[in-house]
Amino acid sequence: MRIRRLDPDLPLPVRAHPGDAGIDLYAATDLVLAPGRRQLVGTGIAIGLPYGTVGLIHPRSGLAARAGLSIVNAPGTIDAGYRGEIKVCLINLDPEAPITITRGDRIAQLIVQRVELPDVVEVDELDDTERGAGGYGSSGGHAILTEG
Ligand SMILES: O=c1ccn([C@H]2C[C@H](O)[C@@H](COP(=O)(O)OP(=O)(O)OP(=O)(O)O)O2)c(=O)[nH]1
Ligand SMILES: [Mg+2]
Repeated sequence: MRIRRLDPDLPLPVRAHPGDAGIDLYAATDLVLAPGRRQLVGTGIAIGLPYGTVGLIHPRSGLAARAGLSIVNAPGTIDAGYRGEIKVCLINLDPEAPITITRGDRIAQLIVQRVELPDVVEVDELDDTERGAGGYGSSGGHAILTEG
């Protein structure tokens, strides 16, 4: 996978350990996210993914658990043909505390996966299956909602 640094003063994103699925991405700017607020943040990189793969931008679990930092459209989709800067739509899900992000912080992770690219073919009927049209909890086993 090819990576171009649009912001050469940031380190090259790498896997923290060999075998890690995610490549950590850096914030290119400082920002403060008030509770419930979101902001698009640059990562200072552009990538060239192989055709037949997709880049997925996932939150980092440590920041999620410690601060409530997440990504609005998690996982973000990076199309193989996209050559612009990868940006991350961060959101502060903590109800009370602001989150301060400093340029150079690792804010998200990029995971590259193979993806099927089937042609879209319109049909009048679909084949029968055991599930049929049952969904949205039709198989049971879901939690019971309680008031308050
Ligand atoms: O978290 C993300 C998600 C997307 N992108 C870039 C790469 C992706 O290839 C492009 C388009 O993303 P998507 O298809 O999810 O957005 P859209 O709203 O459908 O835009 P478009 O009309 O450009 O496809 O935006 C990012 O940089 N970060
Ligand atoms: Mg799109």
